[in-house]
Amino acid sequence: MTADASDVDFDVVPETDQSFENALANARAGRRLTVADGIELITTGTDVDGIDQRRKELVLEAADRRRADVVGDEVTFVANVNNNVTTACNTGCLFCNFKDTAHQFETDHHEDHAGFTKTPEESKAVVEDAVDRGVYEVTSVSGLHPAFGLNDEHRETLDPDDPEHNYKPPERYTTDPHTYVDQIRAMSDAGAHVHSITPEEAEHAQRGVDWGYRDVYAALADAGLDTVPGTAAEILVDEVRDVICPGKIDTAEWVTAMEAAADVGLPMTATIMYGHVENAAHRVHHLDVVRDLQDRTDNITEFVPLSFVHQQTPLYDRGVVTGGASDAEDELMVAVSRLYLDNVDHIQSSWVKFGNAKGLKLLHCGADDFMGTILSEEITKRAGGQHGEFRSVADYADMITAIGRTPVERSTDYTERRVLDPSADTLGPRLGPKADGTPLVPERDDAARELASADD
Ligand SMILES: C[S@@+](CC[C@H](N)C(=O)[O-])C[C@H]1O[C@@H](n2cnc3c(N)ncnc32)[C@H](O)[C@@H]1O
Ligand SMILES: Nc1c(NC[C@H](O)[C@H](O)[C@H](O)CO)[nH]c(=O)[nH]c1=O
Ligand SMILES: N[C@@H](Cc1ccc(O)cc1)C(=O)O
Ligand code: SF4
Repeated sequence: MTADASDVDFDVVPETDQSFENALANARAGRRLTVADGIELITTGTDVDGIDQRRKELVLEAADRRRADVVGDEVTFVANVNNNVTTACNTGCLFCNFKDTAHQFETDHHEDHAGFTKTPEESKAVVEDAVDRGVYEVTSVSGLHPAFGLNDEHRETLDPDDPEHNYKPPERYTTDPHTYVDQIRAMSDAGAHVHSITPEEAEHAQRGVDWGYRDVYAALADAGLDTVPGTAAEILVDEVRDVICPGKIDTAEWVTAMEAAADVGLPMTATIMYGHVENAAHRVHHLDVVRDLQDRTDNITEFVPLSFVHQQTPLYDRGVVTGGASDAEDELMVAVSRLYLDNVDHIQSSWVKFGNAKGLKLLHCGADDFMGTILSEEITKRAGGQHGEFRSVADYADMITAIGRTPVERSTDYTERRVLDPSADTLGPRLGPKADGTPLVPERDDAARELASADD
């Protein structure tokens, strides 16, 4: 939410010739929605000021029905671990408090800082430990460390004296992150499915050379990359990117990188990060870019609405925004994602962004996936998020059965699924290479079970 709407003067505005009633009729009938339909639904009508409660319920109901028609009653989650390699980043996105400016990581910088860089060996150890506990996947997203390159050849090619390349040799840093290929291989060798390399990271992995995204993703797939997180999407309308992330690739480049990942055969997710300076029309234009990309690739497994966490971000500190999305906006974002994206099967409710209560509510607004166990979290926490860093399989079983749905552990690409038996004595993951149903974090899971049975 902006401090003052007139602060940011956008060309794209939520005005349409469509009526709310016609848009709702199109949604209910399963007709492909237009941008105007989407704007009418997400605003609960451009003819009313603010959100109309009665109309909102009608949109949520239509989305919940669509969810039931497309995927039924199952609610999925993945047993995964987050392993972010480095927080060093000079891109300067104004919504992000994950990054630390890279000069702080240099050997001649002597003041303390809260950031970190892991070597491939350290990444491997984190993932090995998680795989031993039963995890299936590692999600790895990182700052654009200046010493990163795709591989050794890339690092040798990059010119440290050309400021355009944002490259400094590894000797300049206390810890060498090595290359993207080294990091991916290390995590893959640890036995996990590797979900990594956002379009922005792929751009960093080919800066200063003309290898193209296809070659970058092919080389990374060879090193063990399995699927691609479609983050760095933020809002896929350039006039918004110019305000919140002027250092990032533009919309067309993001789409090009995703198409290349699809070409190489890597399944991918897509995201939106909303609730800052953008308006409702931008959100729908973003959905339109994603639907169009999916028409061409058919490779997007899930769509993840990420609500902006504002508390400790430059956008909030500088008074550009006064807060994030309201509950009603979150509900409508999820519902209209379900209705608009008629070619994407799964919509995620992200507990790290919404918490348990709202996260569960969103499973009645069109969402059918409840994210993953993640075990650790830095991006949302550093921005001021307060919903923790871990959910156990027992937590999932309890929460999902409490709302009358069926808990299902899934693989990252949704091809493998296992329905949970919530009454089992112990509840742990079963899809990972070393998963045998033992709880992920024994003490915590046992405590959760005891609490649950005390309620019986
Ligand atoms: C922190 S970046 C890491 C990967 C890489 N540097 C990139 O930008 O693609 C991953 C994603 O986290 C999300 N993110 C960062 N800060 C956030 C915040 N304050 N609230 C919600 N999501 C945020 C953004 O969508 C961003 O694309
Ligand atoms: N794997 C998912 C995550 N992981 C956490 C992220 O890596 C990150 O810390 C945060 O979400 C940044 O915005 N988060 C999700 O919301 N959904 C996932 O599937
Ligand atoms: N798992 C989702 C969500 C995600 C969100 C934010 C991240 O930083 C990473 C991942 C994806 O693959 O895109
Ligand atoms: S969102 Fe990614 S690219 Fe932007 S500052 Fe944060 S870590 Fe860097």
